[in-house]
Amino acid sequence: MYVDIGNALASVADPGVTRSELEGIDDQVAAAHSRIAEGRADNEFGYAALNLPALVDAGAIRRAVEPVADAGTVVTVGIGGSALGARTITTALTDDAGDSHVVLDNVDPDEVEGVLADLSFEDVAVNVVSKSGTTAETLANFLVVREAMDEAGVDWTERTVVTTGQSGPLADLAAEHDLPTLAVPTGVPGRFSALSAVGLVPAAILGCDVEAIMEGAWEAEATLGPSLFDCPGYAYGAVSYALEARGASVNAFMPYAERLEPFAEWFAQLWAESLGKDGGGQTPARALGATDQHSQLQLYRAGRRNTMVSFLTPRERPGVEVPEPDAEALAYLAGTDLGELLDAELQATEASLAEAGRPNVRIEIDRLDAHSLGELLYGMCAACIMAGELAGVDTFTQPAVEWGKETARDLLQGEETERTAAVEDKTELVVE
Ligand SMILES: O=P(O)(O)OC[C@H]1O[C@H](O)[C@H](O)[C@@H](O)[C@@H]1O
Repeated sequence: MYVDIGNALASVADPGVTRSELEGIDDQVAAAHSRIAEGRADNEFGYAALNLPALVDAGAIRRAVEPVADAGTVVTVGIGGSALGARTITTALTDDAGDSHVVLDNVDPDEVEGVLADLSFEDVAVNVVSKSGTTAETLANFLVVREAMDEAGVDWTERTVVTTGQSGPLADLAAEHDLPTLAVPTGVPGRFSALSAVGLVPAAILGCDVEAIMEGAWEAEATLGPSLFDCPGYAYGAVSYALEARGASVNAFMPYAERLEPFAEWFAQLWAESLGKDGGGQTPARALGATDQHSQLQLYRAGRRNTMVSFLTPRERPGVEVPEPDAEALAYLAGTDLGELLDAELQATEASLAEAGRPNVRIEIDRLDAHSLGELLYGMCAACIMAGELAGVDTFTQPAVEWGKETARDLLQGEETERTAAVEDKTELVVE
């Protein structure tokens, strides 16, 4: 993993960070790293996420899913951190993730009905994931999927694996039906748990090299140290913190690889739910290169000076030759390939933002493979924890999401509470 922060310097961008400011921030990074190291040593809640390479036994995950390893399709039933990591990993590492890994992480009846109609349940492994074991969307979807399996005459207990915390309704169900059950690692918030059974089970069932993913995570773990100049993850976290402090309240995350698009969604939860505290935090905007050069780039280059763009790209990518163009006007395409074109577009977009004085950072991985993905996932978790330390926020909780969840439950139960009263008292101004 490589992080180029050159275009975040004040000599290039506004907002930007001067080299002397960066040196000062590096002193803060050293202190934050000590705090992180202490938290890891005590396996403290949240900091334990950076111990996953030592805690996770990839072989044990592979053995646990053996009963359903013959499945051609995995259906993951989860939401938030219990689904985004798994989708990120299989999309990055398998050619047909759209078909072989279906993720039900919403309760849109239209979507769920359509997904279930296309499934042959005898060839499916249902992967139910919930750290708390109580999340309404996940349990509702599981009950719908289980009924569909019953109606298809498939024994759901033969095709279902569960990943959950030590107690709760899902743990009870798994124990009652003796389902293969994997543990959500203690002390690791869902959004930080991709490098555990929470994110690795579908990849293991589909034959991805989960051991290589963890080797990559180990490699990133080895870079953690007292200086941002020696740790790509810390460099990204520290520069993002510094740019936000100078006005970059939006972080447009722009992978230049279709198979990394879900990574931007995973990053959005990690960044928003960890750092959106005490009136601060960057808004993660999901973008995709080269596609969003033809849409959002206008705003990033000529809109408010409130955005940093984070590019993510593999250094190596396959090439698809562009056939000889017919029109003279397209002569520049002669002899090129699509990979070259995509790389050129990234370089041009990066330079376009720099030329307009708009801060941007480039994250690179060697190639889109298991080792690099493990490095990237670990590195970005370290980046987020560093940014949270520097910002002085409680990186690992998410109290602001609870009010809405409880209100939805009150409404469904027909209870009258202060929260449901707030729903009733909505100020309306309907335009038809
Ligand atoms: O894994 P679960 O307990 O089902 O939680 C799933 C998700 O919902 C919660 O509300 C949190 O916002 C997320 O951080 C979490 O990943």
